[in-house]
Amino acid sequence: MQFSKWHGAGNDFVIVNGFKEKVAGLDLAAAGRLVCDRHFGVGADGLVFVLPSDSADFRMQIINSDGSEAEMCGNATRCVARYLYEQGLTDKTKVTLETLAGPIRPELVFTDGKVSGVRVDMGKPRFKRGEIPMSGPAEDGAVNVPVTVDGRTYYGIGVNMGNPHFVIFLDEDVRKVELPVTGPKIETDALFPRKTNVEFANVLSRGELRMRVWERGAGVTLACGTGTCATVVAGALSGRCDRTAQVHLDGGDLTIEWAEDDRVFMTGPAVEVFRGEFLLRI
Ligand SMILES: N[C@H](CCC[C@H](N)C(=O)O)C(=O)O
Repeated sequence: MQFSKWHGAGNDFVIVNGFKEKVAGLDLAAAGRLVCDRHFGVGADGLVFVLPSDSADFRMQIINSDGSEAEMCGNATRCVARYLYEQGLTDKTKVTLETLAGPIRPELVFTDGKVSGVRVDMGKPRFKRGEIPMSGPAEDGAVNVPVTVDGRTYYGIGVNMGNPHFVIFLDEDVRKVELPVTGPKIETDALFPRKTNVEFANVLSRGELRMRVWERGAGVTLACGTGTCATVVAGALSGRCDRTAQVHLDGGDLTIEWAEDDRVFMTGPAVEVFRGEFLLRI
């Protein structure tokens, strides 16, 4: 199976051209686990298929490294937009991608005639427990919800950006949070019927945050696009930061704008690292 290896701020993906490779009938969960394994496979946070679509320019299917399928992935969206253009699958610099979270619209950003990044219309955030989803009354919001892990209670804000997020703002430096210990316990807490991505954030100023993430189905990643959007939205919602902010992640920076029409825009890098052929035996 031919593939191309990309990353968006260090969140890395194996991208497969579903127009060329035989995807139908493939055990996607098994393929995701094998291809994403950093010893027995290529190594990645996710396996992403680009496929035909009846409702959009292309369909983007995202398989986490644990084999689960995600509704949406922000960093992969930027990589797919650039991949499509540079592989000649489209001559459009702005495309619509069909995802399980609905249509997503990335647009290439050019500087001096070269692609310098990608800006994505990530759609509107959802705050009701029934939409995140979180347990409790479906119409209720989820702000300052307590979750206790190993005797310590964290207070988080639930936000859906196509996928579920639980954003926890801390005063202490989030680089000290033991993500592999705390992350999975919150990810799988009974509060979250479809589990959740977990973000720990510091507010450095009204326009600058730091965030680290434990991703649902992928573990610690160096960046999470939807999680970064959720973090700025949660920060603005709770009065901690402005609606436009730069976010420092372990793998790089993303810029988020929660526009007045409620749509969230994310701008950041997309980098192709290598191409190869995977001998898929499943
Ligand atoms: N693991 C996530 C999907 C990938 C999200 C992240 N990589 C992004 O850039 O948005 C989930 O299961 O919701």
